[in-house]
Amino acid sequence: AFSAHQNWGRQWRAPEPKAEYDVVIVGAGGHGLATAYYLAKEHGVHSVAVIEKGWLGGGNTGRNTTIVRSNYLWEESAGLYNHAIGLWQGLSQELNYNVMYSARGVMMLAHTVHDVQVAQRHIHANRLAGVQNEWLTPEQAKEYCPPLNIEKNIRYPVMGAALQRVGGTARHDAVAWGYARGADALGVDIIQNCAVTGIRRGQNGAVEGVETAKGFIKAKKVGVVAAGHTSTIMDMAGVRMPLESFPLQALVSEPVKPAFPCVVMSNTIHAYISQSDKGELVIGAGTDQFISYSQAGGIHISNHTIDAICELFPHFRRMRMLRNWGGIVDVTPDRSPILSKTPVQGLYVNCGWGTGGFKATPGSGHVFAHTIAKDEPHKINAPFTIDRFRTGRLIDEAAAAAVAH
Ligand SMILES: Cc1cc2nc3c(=O)[nH]c(=O)nc-3n(C[C@H](O)[C@H](O)[C@H](O)COP(=O)(O)OP(=O)(O)OC[C@H]3O[C@@H](n4cnc5c(N)ncnc54)[C@H](O)[C@@H]3O)c2cc1C
Ligand SMILES: CSCC(=O)[O-]
Repeated sequence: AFSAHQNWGRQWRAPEPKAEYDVVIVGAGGHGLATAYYLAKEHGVHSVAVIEKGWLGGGNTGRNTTIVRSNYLWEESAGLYNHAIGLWQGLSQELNYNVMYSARGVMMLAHTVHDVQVAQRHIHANRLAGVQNEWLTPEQAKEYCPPLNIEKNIRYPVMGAALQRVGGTARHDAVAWGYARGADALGVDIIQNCAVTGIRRGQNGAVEGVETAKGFIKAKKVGVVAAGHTSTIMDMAGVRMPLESFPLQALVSEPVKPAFPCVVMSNTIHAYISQSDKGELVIGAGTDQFISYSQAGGIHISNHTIDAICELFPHFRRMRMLRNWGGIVDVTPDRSPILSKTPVQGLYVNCGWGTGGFKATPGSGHVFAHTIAKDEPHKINAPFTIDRFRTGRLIDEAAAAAVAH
């Protein structure tokens, strides 16, 4: 079906790889496709190939729960995620493709005194960094999201919430397709069903190109944007990454009429929920607690999350779940991404987005394209180096990840 889609309406070409490109991007997820698009659009680098082992958008980009927000804790994060929010607001026009960005609001619940303190600290920090975020009482939270149960007799009563109104959702497939069509129109070759099997380095140690299922492709610059498989690919170049890969699951219900107005997340009880424009409840959880490259996880995670959803939203108790799946999320020790040059000349890496990189897609691609084109980081991604794990200059966002991982 997908190969038919490749040619239907000629959304993008299906070229065979050339022998050489200026830049090769490994991984046709949202971040890789956005990087290729901005390399061509903003930096005039048109000799670019995006090499994808499966189908474009088939990784975490096509498997996530589509939440977009920027209310992380540190100023470095504010710079990166706010840059993305700015690009989300004009992305459909930029790509001439409806990415269905919906600023419906993202509400993060507090259930304990500790949660209240952390949320309010966040809100004050966000205010200093120019990130929109506000505190709601339980009553104000219910007014914003009427299905929310704020009764005092539940196991984890709602003690308030942090609301980012500019946060919301976007259609994940459309983001991949929009960037793919735009990059293709600018001359980027997107080579699907072609796994990268090696990274070749020359006598001087610099990158020379990539080995693939369709042969060697020469390139002076290689950007690895392979999410959960990044560690295995960087190993091919002899670069050890501070990453662990875990399954992260999501599930959707049968579609119903509009019943849920925003996104609600609870880090404490490991559940979050929104409703897609097709009408399904889109529900997520924390990661499975074992390292794996599997795109599935344990049923206990989904059961635990459904328990939490049923307690917070009692009238969903009779909904039937339709699908449950997983992705492979690449997690760094401080839960912040790595968008960086590497010790290998000509090799760049964009990874470590963990459970929350979809929201950064346009901003990530934009600054990573700059990093590859100029061979130096944009000021926004300059702090997000591999080196920080050696120097200790961490950007610890574990509390802001909003998803237990
Ligand atoms: C269930 C789930 C829910 C999530 N929910 C959210 C959310 O609500 N909000 C949010 O912000 N983030 C969320 N995330 C995280 C988000 O999806 C990711 O951080 C983001 O999509 C990563 O984008 P990417 O382009 O880097 O990775 P991907 O889309 O995974 O792209 C990487 C690509 O590399 C390819 N690849 C791997 N190895 C090779 C190889 N050897 N050769 C060639 N290609 C290769 C893969 O096939 C894949 O297509 C969620 C993730 C999951 C799994
Ligand atoms: C699944 S992660 C969603 C988020 O962190 O906004």
